[in-house]
Amino acid sequence: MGMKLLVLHGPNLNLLGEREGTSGRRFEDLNSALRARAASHGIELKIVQSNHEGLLIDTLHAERRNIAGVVVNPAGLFGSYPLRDALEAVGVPAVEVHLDGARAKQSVLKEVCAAQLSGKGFDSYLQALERFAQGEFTGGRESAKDPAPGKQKTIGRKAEASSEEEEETEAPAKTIGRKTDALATAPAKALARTAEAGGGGKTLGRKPQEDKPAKAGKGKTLGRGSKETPAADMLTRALVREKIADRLSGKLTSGALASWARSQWLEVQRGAPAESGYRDMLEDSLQTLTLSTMPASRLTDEQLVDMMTQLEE
Ligand SMILES: O=C1C[C@@](O)(C(=O)O)C[C@@H](O)[C@@H]1O
Repeated sequence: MGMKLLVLHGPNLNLLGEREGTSGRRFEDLNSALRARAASHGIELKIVQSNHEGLLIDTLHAERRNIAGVVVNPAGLFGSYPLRDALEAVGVPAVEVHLDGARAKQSVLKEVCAAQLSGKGFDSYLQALERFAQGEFTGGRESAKDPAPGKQKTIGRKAEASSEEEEETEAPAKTIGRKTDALATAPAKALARTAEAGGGGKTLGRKPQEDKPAKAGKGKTLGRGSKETPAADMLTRALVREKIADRLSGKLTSGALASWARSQWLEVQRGAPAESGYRDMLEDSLQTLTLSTMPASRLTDEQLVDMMTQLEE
């Protein structure tokens, strides 16, 4: 199996079909359709339905290291800030889906999701799976749909769409106030950092520190011959700069960059070697890049350039 995705169904979706009358397709039909579509792409699915906000959040926390993405229908929890914050904190690309379009526009989750699909019935979910399968959010496969650098887009958006019309919303491209502190860690990121670090209470803006011992025999090729690369399998500022440059030149999609950053960040958490004295700075920039597919944390080209500059100092 290839990537693993988490499907979260919110409250009352377990009664799908029953509440619509006997003619409606049921919850099990939805899950069967999802499993079939996922299997056709070699995607592994974990499907969880709950009527409890906390359980959905706990599931996200528990699965965050095992999954490449989330498909979430919050249902009546469309106004849940705890769920929104959890999606942001775990830093895994998420797509919000709704069967109908009734509440999609009011959802607070869409700010932290890479896209929102609504009003398409089961197809809202299935199209989310397709887009994950194409690597649009994870960089698993390069996607032609990714916007050119600096051209974040709104696709197929029907501002006047009724609840019955199909609506596909690329999450709005917001520029956030991060221009001068591209490496600063937002509270949600700090939460993610603390959770990942086992609550170690690391602080930001710390002094350069010595690296953890390198793991032998990992067989990973990180360095690419840069003058500043001390060892071939070490995470360096030069390598991160190189990846950002690839993104700016269009060689890498934003999803691919975020996905790369996430995998590197996890490696570093597990003790992979990082350039001496710059581990914290590298962790911060990887976290920022990981979250950069989310609208609320999206980085402009200018912010990416700022980050490259900071990684040079
Ligand atoms: O339970 C649901 C399902 C829903 O999220 C949907 O998928 O269309 C829409 C919500 O308004 C409603 O509460």
